[in-house]
Amino acid sequence: MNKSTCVDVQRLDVRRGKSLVLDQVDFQLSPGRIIGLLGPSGSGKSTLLRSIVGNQITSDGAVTVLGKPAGHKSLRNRVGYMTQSASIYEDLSTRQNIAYFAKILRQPSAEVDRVLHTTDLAGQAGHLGRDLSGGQRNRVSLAIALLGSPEIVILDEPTVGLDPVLRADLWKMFSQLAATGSCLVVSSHVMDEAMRCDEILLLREGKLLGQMTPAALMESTGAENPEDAFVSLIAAGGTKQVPNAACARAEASGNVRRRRAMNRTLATAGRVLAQVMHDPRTIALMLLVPSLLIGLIAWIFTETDAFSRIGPAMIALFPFVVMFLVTSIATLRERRSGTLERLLSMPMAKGEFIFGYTLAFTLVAIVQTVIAVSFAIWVCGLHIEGQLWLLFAVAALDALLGISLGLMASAFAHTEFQVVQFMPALVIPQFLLAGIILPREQLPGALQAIGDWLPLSPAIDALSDAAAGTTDSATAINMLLIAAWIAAALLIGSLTLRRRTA
Ligand SMILES: Nc1ncnc2c1ncn2[C@@H]1O[C@H](COP(=O)(O)OP(=O)(O)OP(=O)(O)O)[C@@H](O)[C@H]1O
Repeated sequence: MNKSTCVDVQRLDVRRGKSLVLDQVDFQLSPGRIIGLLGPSGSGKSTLLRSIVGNQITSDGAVTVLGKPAGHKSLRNRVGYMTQSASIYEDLSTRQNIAYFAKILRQPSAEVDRVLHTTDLAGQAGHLGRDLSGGQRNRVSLAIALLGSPEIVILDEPTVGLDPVLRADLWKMFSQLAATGSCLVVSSHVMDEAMRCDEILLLREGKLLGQMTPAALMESTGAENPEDAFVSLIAAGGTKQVPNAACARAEASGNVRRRRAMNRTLATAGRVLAQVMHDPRTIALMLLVPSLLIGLIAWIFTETDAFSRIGPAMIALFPFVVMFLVTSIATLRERRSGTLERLLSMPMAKGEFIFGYTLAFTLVAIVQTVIAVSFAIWVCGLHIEGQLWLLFAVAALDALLGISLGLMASAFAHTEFQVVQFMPALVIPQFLLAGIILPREQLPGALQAIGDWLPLSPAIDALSDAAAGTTDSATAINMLLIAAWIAAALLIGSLTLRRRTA
């Protein structure tokens, strides 16, 4: 790769499903320039941009960015990426969205103010994502991509839905960024925008038709306006010309890396909690529903002493189910909204993401556990012989089990609807076989064996022991089993996060 090349794409093939979406695409880009990526809808522009960011599984060829393979760890804070759909959190304000990504990129709060101003969003800083217009959401997404003035800025249709004045302002800002040495690759459908670029890449049906300056495009087609030039070049099948200019930055190590990882994990936990705080219904679901259900069960069994037997199992079941549902839907939403793709193109490890989520929901689960257990004991009259602190500890561990299984389950669902479908498949067998309606020893042999290996079984056993004051080495083993299920689920959840998609 030439020293003055910052993006080098060599004979790139990308297959998506059965189609060859990029076919032997070959070009080099220089720093300090704005590159317009043009082509009809479906020609492969987004796929090419994702290949440069390193989020796209490629079939053949090579993409080298700033001297490293695309997607390399060291590139994650050197490449800014704005996806085609606005990848922002709907339940966070504009400022909270930008500030969260700024923390991941270790940018100061002054940088948050700078990009808010640049994208003309200062007036909407306090508005929630879901209350913004389409164009404003795109601008929040653009503001995030501009954080830290990255050396390579990949923008997938950044000016869609913007008025002409703001569009002109943004192009001025793109030029200023390019003047500092950044290389901007901007896909667009708007031809007069293409004329503001230093170079144009023209794609059609996955093939690169040409790389040229806007002036060369006009000259080679003899067209009177850019729109006609584009149509005429597409019709002619293209020609290839080339133009060109240098880049660098350093890495960190040891304790510094660990501290940064901790900061990103805490920033993620803080962000998830901020999202929860904007959603009173979710707070009510998580904190109150388990207690209400425990109260209902106690009421049903008022005339018998059955509640004293199944009460601990209910403390295991309801918080587990609620935490499973909320966590799986929250993480699935993250996967589907594009924010996960954006985060994983930044210096964010998969484990940091998973632990950030786990930490936030664990804090919620602890509050939920305290409410549910207190309600069961002091309102519903659940009689406790054992130590209270142990009961709280096992109940919290059980809620954490629901969280970790929810994180894992979200990897195997494509929609919220599918997550909800997991519920009966996952919860009803546990309700039937984990010793809630009948002690497991009284189940037929094969069912007992299955019941013994369900994740909820050790939680129910340990909670029953803690409530009855009959804790022994079996209780400790059950707590270890819960911890093992949690670790396995978090590991699987983390392994299923993919930086690259097909
Ligand atoms: N997951 C997928 N499986 C199979 N084919 C896909 C998948 N995603 C996209 N494609 C196909 O890949 C081709 C290129 O898509 P891409 O999104 O890169 O085009 P584009 O030029 O960005 O389009 P637009 O301008 O409409 O956004 C399209 O023909 C599309 O149908």
